[in-house]
Amino acid sequence: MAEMLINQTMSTTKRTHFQVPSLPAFRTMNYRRNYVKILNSLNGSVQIEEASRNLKVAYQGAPGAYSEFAAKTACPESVTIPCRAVINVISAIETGRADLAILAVESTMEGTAVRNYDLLLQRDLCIVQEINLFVQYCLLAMPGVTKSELKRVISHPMALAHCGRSLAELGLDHEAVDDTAGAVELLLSNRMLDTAAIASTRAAALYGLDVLAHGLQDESWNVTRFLILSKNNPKIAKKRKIRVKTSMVVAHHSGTLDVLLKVLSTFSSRKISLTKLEVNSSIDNNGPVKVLDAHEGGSVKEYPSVLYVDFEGSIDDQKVKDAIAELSKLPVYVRILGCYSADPTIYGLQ
Ligand SMILES: O=C(O)C(=O)Cc1ccccc1
Repeated sequence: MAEMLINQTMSTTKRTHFQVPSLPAFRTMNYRRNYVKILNSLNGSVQIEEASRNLKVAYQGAPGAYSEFAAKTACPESVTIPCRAVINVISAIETGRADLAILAVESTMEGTAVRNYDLLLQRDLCIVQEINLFVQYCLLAMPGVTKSELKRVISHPMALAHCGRSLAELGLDHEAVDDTAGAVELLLSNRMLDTAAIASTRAAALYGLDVLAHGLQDESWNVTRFLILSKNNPKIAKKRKIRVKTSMVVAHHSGTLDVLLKVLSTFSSRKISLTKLEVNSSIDNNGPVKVLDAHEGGSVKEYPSVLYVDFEGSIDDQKVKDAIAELSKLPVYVRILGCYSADPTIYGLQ
């Protein structure tokens, strides 16, 4: 039933023209189902799209969540499986209830979602694709409710963080719940007339709520990066000219600055472009960072500091192999998290 509703909403949601401010790469807007391609680019997601028929993709949230939209965008023919918490998303894939899982790992406004990223380090999963979603938030309320009747707002913590200024201006208290669509469900099931939810227009249409305000995010440019994860490592289709990206973690016990400099010099000397380089240390984390060592029977080891490193290129490229070999000479543990098709398109949804 939920699936039917989603499909209905996907085909009936009003198409929206985005005003994308001062984007040099901005070209045209192409409609594809109910989403808008904001940046025209190589279609790197073609691999999973073609193979996605009947694949089950687990996501965190209720139907109508942004993660579900990201999953449907990357794998249009897939069946999406709602999960309450991120840990349930991971176990869905580990137990075989789902073929793939999708996680939000960073946003332009908040940076890396460290808890989700760290979960990825602790499990034997690999990244098979990334997808970027342009996220706009709306204020949703029960039909007929006006702004002046509202006392508080509920939503996913990331959505609340992205709308902090707008919420302060509205003078509303806020409370975090599991996900944006879950917030909408909560309003509806408890007939909450003094509470609004921050969610998408798609969630409003799906649950029949009123949209009281659009574009609630504090910055107009708000893109969330999602990763699609699999238990197995599917081979990258070599015959296609797709943009390939690799993610890895460099875990170590030695000086972070030395390792950071070594990573920079190893990649820059081979002209490999880094797309992410970030330190996560026990100081930020309130404890050591746990990393699964896939080589040694899957034991989880603790490190005072790790580097998240993403770069353009495949692990099959000779210069990438050389770079990894050079890094591996250091007293560090290097784990490849995935080598995947990187779709540079930014998909949009209000
Ligand atoms: O709560 C949701 O709808 C999610 O999918 C998580 C999320 C929240 C805010 C931006 C992107 C993803």
